Amino acid sequence: MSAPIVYTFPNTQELSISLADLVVKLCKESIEIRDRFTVGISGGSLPKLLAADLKNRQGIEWEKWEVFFCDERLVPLDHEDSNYSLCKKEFFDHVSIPEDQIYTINPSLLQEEDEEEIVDDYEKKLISVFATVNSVKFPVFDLLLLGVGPDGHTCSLFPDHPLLDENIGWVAYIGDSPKPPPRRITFTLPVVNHAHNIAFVATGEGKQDVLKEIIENSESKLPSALVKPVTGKLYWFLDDAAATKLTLSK
Ligand SMILES: O=C(O)[C@H](O)[C@@H](O)[C@H](O)[C@H](O)COP(=O)(O)O
Repeated sequence: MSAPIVYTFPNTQELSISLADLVVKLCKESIEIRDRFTVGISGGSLPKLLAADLKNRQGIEWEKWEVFFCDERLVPLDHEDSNYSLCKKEFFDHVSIPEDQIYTINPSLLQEEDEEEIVDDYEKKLISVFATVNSVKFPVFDLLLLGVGPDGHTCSLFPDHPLLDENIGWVAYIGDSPKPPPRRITFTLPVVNHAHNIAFVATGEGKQDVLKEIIENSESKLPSALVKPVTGKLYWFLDDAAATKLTLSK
């Protein structure tokens, strides 16, 4: 993998502008090459930071976007814990991505409490977008947008969890997430690492120590440190408060 590209900004407004610049650039490039833009999105503060400037940009071919969730909580789509619901409020409601190109978990499967069916259903949605022409080992997203927890988790991949060793499946169920709610699905690490571009977004002083470990300790086994794109590019979008302890930023 090439060296990560670390950007730091004095405030979240400037971070959002620069993040929007990157998304616009990658969107244009991907549409030129593949006639679509495949994006994986996360929850937390990311949807708001992503949308802040991007939603006002002109000329984006939203109809070419195909959007998946890097992880999702197993709750109804209108539940306050749903990543879809959060992304809808912060982002989708303000842009014109076709609804059938935003791939959610199947809410009708939630009642049966059959996690494997929910995982299978989401993998089939990935297959429908990524494996229509040739069979592929892993989907290759144009861009994955990831957050980092103060414990170093990303997606719903948590420190020391056996799911970190999953190297075949595309989507996995986790029933014991240390961060509530406990029942979720998540992209696996190989799916993350096959993306063309990965952008982590992390802000606030609560991330200082974990970012130092993830970005500067090459031996770190924290989930976010295991994000090492096979051939793609890795970007970090940080505010100064989060980046204070990095030697890179001095
Ligand atoms: O599923 C979750 O529990 C959250 O979505 C979580 O994974 C979040 O993305 C990170 O904790 C970063 O969150 P912040 O960017 O809000 O700190």
